[in-house]
Amino acid sequence: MSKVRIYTLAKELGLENPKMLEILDGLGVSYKSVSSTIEEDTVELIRQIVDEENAAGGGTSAQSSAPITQSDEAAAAPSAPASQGTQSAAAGGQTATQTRQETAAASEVPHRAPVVTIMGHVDHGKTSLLDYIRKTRVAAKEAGGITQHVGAFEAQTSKGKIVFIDTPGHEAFTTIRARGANVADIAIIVIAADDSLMPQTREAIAHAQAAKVPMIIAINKMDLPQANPDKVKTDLTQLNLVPEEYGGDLIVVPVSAKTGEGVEDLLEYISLNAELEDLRADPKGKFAGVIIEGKVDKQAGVLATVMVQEGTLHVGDFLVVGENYGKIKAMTDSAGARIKEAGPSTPVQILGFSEVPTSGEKVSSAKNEHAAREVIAGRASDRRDAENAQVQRKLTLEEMMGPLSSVRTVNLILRADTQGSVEAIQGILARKESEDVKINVMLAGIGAPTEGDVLLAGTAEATILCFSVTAPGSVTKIADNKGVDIKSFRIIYELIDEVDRLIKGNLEPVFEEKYLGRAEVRMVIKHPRFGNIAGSYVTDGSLKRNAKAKVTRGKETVYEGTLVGLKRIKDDVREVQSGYECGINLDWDGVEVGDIVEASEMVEVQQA
Ligand SMILES: Nc1nc2c(ncn2[C@@H]2O[C@H](COP(=O)(O)OP(=O)(O)OP(=O)(O)O)[C@@H](O)[C@H]2O)c(=O)[nH]1
Repeated sequence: MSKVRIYTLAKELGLENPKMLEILDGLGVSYKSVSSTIEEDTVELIRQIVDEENAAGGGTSAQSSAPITQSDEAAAAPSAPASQGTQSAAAGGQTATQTRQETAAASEVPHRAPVVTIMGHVDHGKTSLLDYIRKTRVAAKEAGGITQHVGAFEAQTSKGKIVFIDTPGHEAFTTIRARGANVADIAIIVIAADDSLMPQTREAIAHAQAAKVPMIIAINKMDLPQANPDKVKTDLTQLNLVPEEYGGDLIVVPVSAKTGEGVEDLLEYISLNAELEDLRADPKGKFAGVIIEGKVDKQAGVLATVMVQEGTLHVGDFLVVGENYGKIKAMTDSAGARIKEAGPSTPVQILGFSEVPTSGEKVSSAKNEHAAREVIAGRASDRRDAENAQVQRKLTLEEMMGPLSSVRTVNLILRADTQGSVEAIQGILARKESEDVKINVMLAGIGAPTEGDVLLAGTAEATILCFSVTAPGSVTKIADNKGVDIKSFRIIYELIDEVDRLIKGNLEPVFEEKYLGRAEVRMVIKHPRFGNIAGSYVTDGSLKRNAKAKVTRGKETVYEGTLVGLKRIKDDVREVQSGYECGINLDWDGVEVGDIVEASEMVEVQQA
């Protein structure tokens, strides 16, 4: 018996998807999304119902009723599932129909177009796919004609508008997220059919998961003879991502950016997903947007691409970004046409800022210049307060340990030299989980950590643990700037010890100075290679090589450093006990007879 997808049947019967879901709810049929399949006997039953209603003039079919308008559509649209998107449309205990009706009553806010980002491994075809969609779906406006790169574009499809973020790769995605903004509603993960899952594919998936953005997999390069989509699907299941045809939630669409095969299906799936997400924004509401891109154009000056998320922008509006503001002098849409206003889910290029804004910065509007200045003054003062508070404030126990009662999650990014090491470490980590602590390995990859890892770690408050690999200097620098910890180990159990520390409470190890012993300098020996050696007598405790050393002369401390060498007679030794003579090398020539050398070491304080 063959199964049929819900949306295919809806299309065939001329029904809108929400109407079809209503019928299914009425029949008590469970489904995950409009792309779920239903049994043939259910299909027959639905056909009969629709025929009967049509015969009775009931108008179930869209063919026999007036075309559905935007607000009707809003009224009948499915409820928003928890941000995972492709999950069940029925919410806790209620039927989807009930939820939809309530949503409709509560919300007059119109739908908005989905914003989509494309991520994937290098050379898997992100740019080609975007180019194909742009070429076939973007109607070049009269003015300008040639579309220019503004960081996003709007594609027209039979199901309405879809906005694509035009900077492929997860850098763009994470830079935006790193500033606390989430601009994408759906992530397309492109995987080449001849190459399957590669390191950056896993990274891209981890980024989408961390952002809780629903994913659609596009298996690209299907035109190639060596294309092996089944391998891609099987490999995905190893990441716990189960394609729909294997009984899971994951939508997988085979495409070719070269021939265009499957691209229509991909666009359709995006629209279906958007419909399930029930994306809405009020064009009459308060304006909110995000910077997609900022640059300086030699002729025009500072240009910023802003994604309108709520409300409407007008030429002449005052905008505030961070601690800067600007007045919109001119606005163009992504096809290069001059526009006077722009509503939700519209990427617009704006002329009017004096400083180049950074991707991911949030944009708000102000009534006039005075109000804009006030907002900025308020922000500057908040920032200064926060900076001061950071210096003065002591962390509370809860801030250090996380909420005391609930389950704590330790987010980790794991990098190792070989797949074997990655698996070995993951195996050990899995056994460390307990009822109170969940270990979330967001990304486990082979090779040195990348800038992308740091951005992901920054937004997810993860620690990057490296085994037998080290971060390049450029990556360490970014990590320092962002306050992300990268820790490298050559011994697995040291790495595991670190995880134990993180489990205990994400606390930095605390060291305290422990007194070891002291010695009196009785003679100073000039050594041809090591400089002055302090011939001494240990009067208390012991001295250890590499210990911290403090030299006092009377009440005054004359030197602080390290006890770099320790000799008994002529032999180098690690430690000399009280009651013995020894030679101390402090790598300092100022030592004098009568000085007291005090040794101490830093020991880690065990924290409860
Ligand atoms: N045969 C075939 N080749 C493709 C397809 N899509 C992309 N390619 C080729 O694959 C190569 C890489 O494509 P890009 O679109 O540059 O890949 P990308 O993922 O954007 O790569 P980066 O920007 O370097 O990360 C190019 O030579 C494309 O022509 C496809 O569907 N079929």
